[in-house]
Amino acid sequence: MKQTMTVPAGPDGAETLVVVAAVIVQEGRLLVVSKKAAPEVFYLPGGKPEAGEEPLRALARELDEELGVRALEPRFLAEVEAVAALEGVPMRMTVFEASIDEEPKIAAELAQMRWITGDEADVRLAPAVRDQVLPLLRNSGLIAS
Ligand SMILES: Nc1nc2c([nH]c(=O)n2[C@H]2C[C@H](O)[C@@H](COP(=O)(O)OP(=O)(O)OP(=O)(O)O)O2)c(=O)[nH]1
Repeated sequence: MKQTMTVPAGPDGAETLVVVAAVIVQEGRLLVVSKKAAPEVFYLPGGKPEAGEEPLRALARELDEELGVRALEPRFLAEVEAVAALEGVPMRMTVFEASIDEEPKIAAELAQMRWITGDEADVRLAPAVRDQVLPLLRNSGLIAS
């Protein structure tokens, strides 16, 4: 089984999932994806670093695997804590802002890709994106509020 990173269990015994993800905005819209495992739940492209893998290295691997793109000049944006959308356990997600120079194309493990403003009625977002990432992007003017 692939080894990923978690941080030690807290008092409630739940391990925290470690995730890295990318905010990619073009023309005021945020790129979000969904996986075949849960095609109706959208979140930032990214995933779990493998054991010992640096965050930016993991981000590059995930963006290549999921979308066939390279992140240009990734910059740390935020660290957010929320309940992981798929596993339902505590999650700590390091978010980098980046641009891409190619057209993203979804790979086999993904179900859908959308460029969103966050106002779409038909897009169900992961809690971390809905409650933390989108408000941050709106506050900083990256996405219109
Ligand atoms: N990539 C990403 N994952 C998120 C976000 N919000 C959120 O709750 N998650 C959750 C969804 C999953 O529970 C977990 C990431 O799992 P994943 O399935 O995308 O990771 P992975 O690509 O490494 O996949 P695998 O090794 O489990 O196959 O974090 C987000 O914005 N981006």
